[in-house]
Amino acid sequence: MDALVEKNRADDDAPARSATQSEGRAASPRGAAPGVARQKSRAPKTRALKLAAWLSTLAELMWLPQAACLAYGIGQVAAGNGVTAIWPLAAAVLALGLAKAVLERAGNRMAYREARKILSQKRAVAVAALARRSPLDTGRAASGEAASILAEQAEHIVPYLARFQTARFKASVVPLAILAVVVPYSWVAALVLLIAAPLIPIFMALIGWSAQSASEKHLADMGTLNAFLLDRLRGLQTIRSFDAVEQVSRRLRLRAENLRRRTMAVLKIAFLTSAVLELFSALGVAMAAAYIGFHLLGQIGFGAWGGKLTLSEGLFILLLAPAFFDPLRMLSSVWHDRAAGEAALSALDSLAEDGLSMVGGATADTAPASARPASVELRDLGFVHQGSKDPVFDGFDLTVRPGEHVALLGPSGSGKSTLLALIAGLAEARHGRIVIDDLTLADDTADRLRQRIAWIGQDPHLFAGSIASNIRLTREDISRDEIADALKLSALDTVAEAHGNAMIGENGAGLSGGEGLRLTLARAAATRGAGLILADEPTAHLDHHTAAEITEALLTLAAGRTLIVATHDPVLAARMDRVIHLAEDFRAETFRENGL
Ligand SMILES: Nc1ncnc2c1ncn2[C@@H]1O[C@H](COP(=O)(O)OP(=O)(O)OP(=O)(O)O)[C@@H](O)[C@H]1O
Repeated sequence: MDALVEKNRADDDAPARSATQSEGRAASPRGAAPGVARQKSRAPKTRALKLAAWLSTLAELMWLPQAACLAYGIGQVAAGNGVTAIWPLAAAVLALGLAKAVLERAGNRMAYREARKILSQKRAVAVAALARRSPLDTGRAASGEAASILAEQAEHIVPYLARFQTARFKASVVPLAILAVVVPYSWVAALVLLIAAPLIPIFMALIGWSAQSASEKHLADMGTLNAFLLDRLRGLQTIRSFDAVEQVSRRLRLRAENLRRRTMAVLKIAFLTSAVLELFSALGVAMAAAYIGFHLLGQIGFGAWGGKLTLSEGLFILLLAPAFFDPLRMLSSVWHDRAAGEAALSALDSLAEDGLSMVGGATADTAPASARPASVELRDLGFVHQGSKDPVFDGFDLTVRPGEHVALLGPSGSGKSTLLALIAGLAEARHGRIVIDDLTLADDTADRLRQRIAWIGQDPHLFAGSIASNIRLTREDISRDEIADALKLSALDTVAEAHGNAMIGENGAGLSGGEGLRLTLARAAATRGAGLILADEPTAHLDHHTAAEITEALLTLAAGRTLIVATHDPVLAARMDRVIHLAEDFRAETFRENGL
């Protein structure tokens, strides 16, 4: 298929949509504004991520023997054993430090690589799902929102998987290991740590709930602001011409202010979490230090299983106390990663959900298509738009012979564009069959059949770039000669020559409306093997002279090919072999065929 239509969709209900998303409700297919409904997603737990968490935890546990060596060494020095006695201990501390660094680095590398791999896979799935979504699907995410989720928000998944998951694992292993080491020396010191520790997860859980919802609201707002901005930038001309710049700026300011408030709310929670954690861990360490100090001074005699701690033992416990809280503090510092990561995962997974799908679209079938004219047969076709009760077609039949040129005429809303979209497989018919060249349109044939189709949409998108790149549309196999032929056929060669290598702007800025249309004709002309041309109102909004030129170019392009054109233009319709009138109530019974 040559090019697909991308219609700008109004985003006026975006604030409502944002609220809906934040509350986790699905946007209804019609009536409600489209958008990404975020549902809770589970973090993937792969073997590599688990191994990475183990490596980082082992690195953290290296502190235990390091602390033992340090405490014992200081005990030796205090006992007057001289510096020579501590050399082996210093070497052990150094070696353990090196092992710790190596393990930490290996764990981090593995975790980040795996997290990026998972992110890439999830992105690929979401992009593939987006590509499968029908252009008729009103529930599709707005372009700006989808771009924001895919490019920006999705990045939050990496720190969530790489840092948060590892930190959580460390926090569940390291404090227990330290506790197990401290208990045999002093049950009081262990008890102090044990009492201080649960306060941290309790407060974190309390804060975490609000962090999660604040983060989801923040990401949802970011997405809708992007969607709003992109939509309004595309429609800047219209906004200017209706003198609505001030109103739109006001709404933009309002949304930006909302986003600022949400960002501040997330930051407030992040700072609050850190402050609470620092407070409790400082209290825990201070209590353990006070006990050890008074115990060594002989002021507190109990707590060491009936004995008395030596200086080395006391120091060992003192060195371990901050390490007991360290994993919990680390967990708190990445706590907001969890909220942002889970929200991003949900958004990405929601983007990957199926909506109204195109037929096929999963494979890139590159088998060369033959250029002979295609036959089209529609049997008992039925279609109802998403969210609508009235069928657009019900029991619709049509046969188009190879090489025949057919016009679809009918009042606005009678289903002309829908019929073309169904033939192109851009949406799946509810019932009936579409047969092109004796091949029934289905998931496994659609991609092959679309190579036989050239699409000239009602609102074709022209990309910023050269005229040639707009014709080529990344189809690198199209040669320069073929582009030159396509330009000639669509009578765009002199314009292209005048432009040289100059770029055309977004949405065809720099070209007139008629030239833009000719460019889309050239795209179709460059589509090798297109035996069927589907054109949706190619002469709409053009003056008589340009419309006549486009009609001629279309007829030249369609020579030796089958053409189905939806139009309100009686002049264009009169040039076709046959005119099909689609009646107002869309039913097959009222459908008439008029031979001209
Ligand atoms: N994506 C969509 N989702 C829901 N309903 C839709 C969608 N697109 C079109 N419709 C509805 O389906 C009916 C047929 O629309 P369609 O665009 O096919 O008509 P048309 O004959 O091409 O109109 P026009 O001549 O104005 O282009 C209309 O009632 C329209 O409101």
